[in-house]
Amino acid sequence: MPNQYAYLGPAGTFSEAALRTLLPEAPVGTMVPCIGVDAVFTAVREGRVDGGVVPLENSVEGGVTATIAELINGAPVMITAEVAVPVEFTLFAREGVALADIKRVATHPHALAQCRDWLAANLPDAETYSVSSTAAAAQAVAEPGSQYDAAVSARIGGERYGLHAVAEGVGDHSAAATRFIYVERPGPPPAPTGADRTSFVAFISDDHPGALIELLNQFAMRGVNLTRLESRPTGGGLGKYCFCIDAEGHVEEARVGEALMGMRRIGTEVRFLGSYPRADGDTSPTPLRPPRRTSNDDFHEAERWLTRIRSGDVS
Ligand SMILES: O=C(O)C(=O)Cc1ccccc1
Repeated sequence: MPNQYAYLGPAGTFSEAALRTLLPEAPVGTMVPCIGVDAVFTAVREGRVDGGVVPLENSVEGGVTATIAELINGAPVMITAEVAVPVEFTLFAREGVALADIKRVATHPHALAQCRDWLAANLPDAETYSVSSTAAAAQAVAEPGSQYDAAVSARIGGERYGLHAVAEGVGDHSAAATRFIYVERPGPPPAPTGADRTSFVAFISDDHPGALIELLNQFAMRGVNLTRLESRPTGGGLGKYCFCIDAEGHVEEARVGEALMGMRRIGTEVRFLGSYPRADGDTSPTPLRPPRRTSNDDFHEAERWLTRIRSGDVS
């Protein structure tokens, strides 16, 4: 059987577009729509697919709660790829329905958050409804006797379900982009490319003043730049938070590996989520101020020096 890839469906979502960008050569019939982020994770964990694509964060709305909850609390998976997709929203309705007729609009919560101003200005009396994806909204609008008058979705979503575009470009932020991740069952991470990202969740078990600074310092002192830091409740009670962190670099790199070890040594519990190529492919080093000796070569040189003095070579 050819490889199978899950995505947040039904057909016509931004997640499908992300999967097609990641795997442009995937044969027809290998992409499996799953209704709900949780269903994508379940398909991956149960081995029904090789991997799956889900949205992780948006440049306007931030983290996608359902995805983050799975990464924190669900059975372990690993991120092996990412892709950033520009998102453009269209308002779709059944043929013959005009803007003035629209009273009930369905879409994904992240789409709603990014079209709020447009909807308030153009459909001030319409009620909005959150559904599992933008394409699920389009599909529901297309059903005879639908409870919704319109859907905010991707162009491919509305067209797929035979709807007509009432208004295009209904997003409030023209440069909005969403970052999607490809998750697989745990295994060795893809080889370093020189432009990678490492994701993990940190749980501070011994809470004390400065605990988060100590954690962050493991990265700062080794010159590792962080690209995302999000605190999320662990589910273990009020005030119990964990930290979802993305860092530049690969676990195979000395400075990233040492920062992860450093966290462990200070008593932070770490759920490693993977090292994978960065979608932007940016290899330019993050400027360090003040300049520090934190390149990978510097780490290896220091390691060789330690080995030498341990062996008595102090020449
Ligand atoms: O619902 C979709 O199409 C998705 O893939 C999730 C989503 C929703 C809004 C913006 C980006 C991704």
